[in-house]
Amino acid sequence: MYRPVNHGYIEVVIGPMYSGKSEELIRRIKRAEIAKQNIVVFKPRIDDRYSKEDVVSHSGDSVGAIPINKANEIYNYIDEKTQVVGIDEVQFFDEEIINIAINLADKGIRVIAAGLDMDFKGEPFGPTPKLLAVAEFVDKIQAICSVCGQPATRSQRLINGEPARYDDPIIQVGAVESYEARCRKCHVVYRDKK
Ligand SMILES: Nc1ncnc2c1ncn2[C@@H]1O[C@H](COP(=O)(O)OP(=O)(O)OP(=O)(O)O)[C@@H](O)[C@H]1O
Ligand SMILES: Cc1cn([C@H]2C[C@H](O)[C@@H](CO)O2)c(=O)[nH]c1=O
Ligand SMILES: [Zn+2]
Repeated sequence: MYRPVNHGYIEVVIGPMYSGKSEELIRRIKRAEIAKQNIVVFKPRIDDRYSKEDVVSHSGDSVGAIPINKANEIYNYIDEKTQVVGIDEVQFFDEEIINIAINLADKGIRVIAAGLDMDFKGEPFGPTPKLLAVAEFVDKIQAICSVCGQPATRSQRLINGEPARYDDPIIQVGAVESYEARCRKCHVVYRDKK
């Protein structure tokens, strides 16, 4: 992939749960470490599934990360030496994350964001869609459908083993106990009233 040198830009990695977004973010950060770049990685404090202070993939890889509550806190950790900013679980941040990513890229920083493009209903999730629009590079990756084995583009929320309902809250932190990767055909959301 073409990457301009010494210019800021935004890279986004999207896909459903288990598609390898955190693995890909970690891979890019580790390569930037090899290149002796000055790096800071952030994650929303809400996501403490595996660790409070690291980005951890479902397969166990990790890199150190700063947990923050609001997108604006990113500025507290950036200085003129910062070259690479990683952001995991970007869907959980407020809309301000879009302006911040633009601003950092304008300053010459490489911004790498990873997150869910769709929520459990298959609808665009938080700030991710707008971030895609302003990014230079977008990688949409797939998981494996847990029902049929085809490439999975969606995250299936299960409540006591049953598909979640359309009016469920959008934010519910979890992993294998409550989410599966599924393809369009196998993804189910109950839309009828309770
Ligand atoms: N259904 C699945 N399809 C593909 N990989 C899976 C699946 N279930 C578990 N995995 C494991 O998950 C790893 C990817 O985990 P990773 O944490 O990078 O995903 P992610 O897209 O960041 O997920 P999340 O959105 O939940 O943070 C794979 O390498 C594989 O070991
Ligand atoms: C699909 C989906 C995931 N999540 C959470 C589960 C995980 O903690 C995180 C994805 O890695 O997002 C939601 O909060 N809502 C959703 O609709
Ligand atoms: Zn399927």
